[in-house]
Amino acid sequence: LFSLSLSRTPCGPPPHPRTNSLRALADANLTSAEAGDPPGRDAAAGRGHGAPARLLPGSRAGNSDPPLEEGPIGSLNMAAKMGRLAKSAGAGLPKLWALFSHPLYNLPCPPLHEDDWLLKVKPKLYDRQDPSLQPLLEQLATHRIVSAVQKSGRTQLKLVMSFPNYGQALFKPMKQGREAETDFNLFYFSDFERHNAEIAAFHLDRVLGYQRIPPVVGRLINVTREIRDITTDRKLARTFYTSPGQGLTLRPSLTPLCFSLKRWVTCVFYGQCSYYCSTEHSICGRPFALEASLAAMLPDLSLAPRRTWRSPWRRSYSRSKLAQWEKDPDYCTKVKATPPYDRGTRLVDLIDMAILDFLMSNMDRHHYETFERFGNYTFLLHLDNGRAFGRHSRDEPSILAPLQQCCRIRRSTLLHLRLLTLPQYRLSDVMRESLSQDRLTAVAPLLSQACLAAVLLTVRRCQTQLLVLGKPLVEPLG
Ligand SMILES: Nc1ncnc2c1ncn2[C@@H]1O[C@H](COP(=O)(O)OP(=O)(O)OP(=O)(O)O)[C@@H](O)[C@H]1O
Ligand SMILES: [Mn+2]
Repeated sequence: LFSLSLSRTPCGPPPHPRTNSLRALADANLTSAEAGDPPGRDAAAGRGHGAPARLLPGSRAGNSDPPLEEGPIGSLNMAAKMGRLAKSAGAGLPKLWALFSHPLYNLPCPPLHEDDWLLKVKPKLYDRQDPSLQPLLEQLATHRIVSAVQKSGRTQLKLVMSFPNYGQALFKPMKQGREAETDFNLFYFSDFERHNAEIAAFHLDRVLGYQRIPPVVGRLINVTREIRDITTDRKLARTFYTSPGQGLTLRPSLTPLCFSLKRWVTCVFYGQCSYYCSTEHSICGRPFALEASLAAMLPDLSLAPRRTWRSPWRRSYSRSKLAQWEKDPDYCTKVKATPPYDRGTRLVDLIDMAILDFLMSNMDRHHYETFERFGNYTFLLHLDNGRAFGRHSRDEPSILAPLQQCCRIRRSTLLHLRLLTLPQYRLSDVMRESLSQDRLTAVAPLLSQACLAAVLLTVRRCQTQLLVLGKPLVEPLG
């Protein structure tokens, strides 16, 4: 999906539609999973920037899938539809729209010459103003799923879902109620992942002006029809079973998902992976509908190889040992002297990521990835945000360790953060508006203002510290 969008400047004018793979995707004649759904949502972020406010007609043709079940989830869907209708009539999202229209979010870039293409620095995965972004999100949420197979590796169950136009998405299922807060005594790597965290992280990353998380949408999946009946993955197929009906085999936090289903046949599955794929971690329809996050797939590794980097501020993942950064107050000096952190923007990129993680309480950022072809002067991909947004009643200041220890921040990030504390662009309001664009609108984790204030407080402390030392705090604008 991103192969072409990757190779062009993030701040230049959108290329001609013919050269744009996202637009090509939107133009494809596809089938929709939900008939009668109103045409596309309001492209709040894109309105006035040339993005279409509704889906191209071709993407709505046909309806081969039965509608999803009625009931609480059905009404949730309906509420989401009504919300979208209201927005397409011009209402809603005033703060998000104001934020994305602000000059700080629309900084001009120096013109690129033809021969600069290979040498330029890539600061973002996608362009927020790309007119194809909204149709892409719409299609991730509605395209007919023609295949669902497991994505092997790592600890959590993930499926790769394919669409009729060969587009693909990475599926992560709902595993616990959205309101469930991670137990403070739970070790951070035993935390369960959350589908809503994947969705909200995409929105937060965009609100911060980073655009380094692949687009993610929420979607109700019919576990039987859209996974079990179509999968060609025999290992996955073997893990489906019918629940006794009361979720007796499930963890207590999952029980509500199945609890009201005494008279229904419930289809559950647990897949195969290294840690969380067993009957104790079953995933369960309600009775067939399952909430999930669908992330746009990055180009295949054979086309766009990526490099995985261990974060210098990675947690120890041991119950008894502290990580080096927790013991050494001068840790950043060492990191700053170590390639690739010793030049370019890599360190401030990492600090950008720490700020994102702090705001969403993500302690699980052990690695990050980059696209190999862009070398060391490129953006960091913020993949795997499933353990974010698990705690809303307490902040975790240690996530900001890179900012605290290095006292550096990218100028544009600082300016964006300042903007997001003003009442007219308040982060929590903007996030609420942004999330309201998603079909699973009830996905609305509250980001407290206190959380953002803590970031600015750290920045201010650094400022004082550095004034004493006579050093500049911020990196050049970028
Ligand atoms: N949108 C995407 N497109 C393509 N590949 C992706 C995408 N998101 C993640 N991946 C790849 O899939 C792999 C697994 O994803 P992810 O890290 O989310 O899984 P996980 O099981 O939660 O991992 P962990 O066990 O580390 O928590 C990652 O290494 C990443 O390279
Ligand atoms: Mn993970």
